[in-house]
Amino acid sequence: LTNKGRLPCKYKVNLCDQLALYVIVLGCYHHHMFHFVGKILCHLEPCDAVDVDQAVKAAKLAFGHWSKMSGMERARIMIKAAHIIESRREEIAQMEVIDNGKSITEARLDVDSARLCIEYYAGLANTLAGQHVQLPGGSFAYTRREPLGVCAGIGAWNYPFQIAAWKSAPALACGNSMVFKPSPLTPVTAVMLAEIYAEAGAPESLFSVVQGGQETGSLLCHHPDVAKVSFTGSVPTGRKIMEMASKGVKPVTLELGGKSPLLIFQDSDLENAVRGALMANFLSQGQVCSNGTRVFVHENILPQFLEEVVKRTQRIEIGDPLLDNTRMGALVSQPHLDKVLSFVDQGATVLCGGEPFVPTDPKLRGGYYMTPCVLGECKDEMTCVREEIFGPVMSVLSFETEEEVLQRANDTTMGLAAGVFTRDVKRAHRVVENLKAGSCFINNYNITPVEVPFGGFKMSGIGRENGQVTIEYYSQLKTVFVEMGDVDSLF
Ligand SMILES: NC(=O)C1=CN([C@@H]2O[C@H](COP(=O)(O)OP(=O)(O)OC[C@H]3O[C@@H](n4cnc5c(N)ncnc54)[C@H](O)[C@@H]3O)[C@@H](O)[C@H]2O)C=CC1
Repeated sequence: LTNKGRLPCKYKVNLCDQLALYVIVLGCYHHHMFHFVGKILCHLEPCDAVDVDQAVKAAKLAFGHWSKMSGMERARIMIKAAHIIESRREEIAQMEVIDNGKSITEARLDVDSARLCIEYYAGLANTLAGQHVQLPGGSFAYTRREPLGVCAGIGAWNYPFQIAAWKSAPALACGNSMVFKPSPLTPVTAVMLAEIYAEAGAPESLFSVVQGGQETGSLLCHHPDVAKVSFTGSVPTGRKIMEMASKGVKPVTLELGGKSPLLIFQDSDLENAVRGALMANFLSQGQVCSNGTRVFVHENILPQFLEEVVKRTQRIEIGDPLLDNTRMGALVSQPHLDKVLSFVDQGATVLCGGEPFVPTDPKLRGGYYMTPCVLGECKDEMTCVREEIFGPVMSVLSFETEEEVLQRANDTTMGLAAGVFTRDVKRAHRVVENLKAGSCFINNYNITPVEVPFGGFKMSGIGRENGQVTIEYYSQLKTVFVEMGDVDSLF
């Protein structure tokens, strides 16, 4: 704790030591060595101005070495990091469960996504190239794709390890270094990622972690040596990040919230539509930015859909997130659980769930559990339909026509994701063309392969993560003019 998790290569601890040292809020579970849950176990000291400055300076030094290495050399280290993640998969996943409260099954998939992202960008690291342009008289110009410098990453608590990887992988592939600040609610696994990069042979402090909340985050955004800020979190904080970055005219990537629509047409394969709706709402206890929480179902299939969705929602196994058969763990904190529960009784019909859940296992009783909820007879103007709940609460609305549902689906200030279920291929493409959202799914929902860009329209964000295009958000273009003749001076 004394080094505040800032220089992760300086210490080595085993899993149990880490549990003792770093876990702050156990929303979900206690390991055999603890006897309470939902209890603050220890506090991490937030990094202050001196610490942040030191971290940025160290990252600047690392940038000097890293940016001069060839893409091939960078790729080799990143691939090594991916291998280490693979070999420590279970350990990282368990730590993520303890840190965040999500089920171990999901945590394993998050670790896989992090690894795949690092592998993917390792593959792109040596493809960065420019253009050669011929000019009159044998002169020419060329472009170079160069890194930005020290990038700041600021993460949310819902996918702590995965967010740290999704931000660092493209940043490092382009030759940048990164100082990352995880959410103070989930401070642990980003530190493990820093250890892993160091172990893989990255220059010291190429990826380092500063701990703390908004003060530390704002110190990072304002630091003159930070070239770019990549943020995942809520819209109000995203707006502040952009404001702070604007002082230094720094580019930002913002992955913000959503209130995404899922459209289920009469001709859908109902079984898949139901599965899609569950995937759109209940991953990570519903704490997912891209969740399709406004489920519009054609009126003719509404009764069958509701019957099936409610039945399966009631069957979701809630409880000890470290057990393989658990599908829903604990929410991230008591205030967040209270906030989510407050959305339940706001006029819609509660078809199932929406109540605090007390596991039978006495050692889990202090955790922040709730039963997943389906709300029926929702209306467009209801609070549960308008605001991001960020919990396991699905709002179901009925519709009649394609035109009507499109208009209603787009009637939001957000535009992160959207989905459509239909067997009609023309309708599917026509509908996605008209949906105002950055990530659209046809006949599926909430899959995030790292090969494709992910990000939002409207107030859901700026820039993209994943996919080839993200290289552009972590690099800049330099144009070089080369004169082969004499200077044609006007003076
Ligand atoms: N769409 C998404 O992916 C997410 C949405 N949320 C939503 O946001 C709500 C609040 O959750 P929070 O974790 O408090 O989200 P937040 O957006 O306030 O925090 C996200 C990150 O930004 C940092 N931060 C906060 N204020 C900052 C500032 N002024 N300058 C620099 N960094 C700052 C936080 O420490 C954290 O690391 C949730 O209840 C949920 O509705 C939260 C997490 C992710």
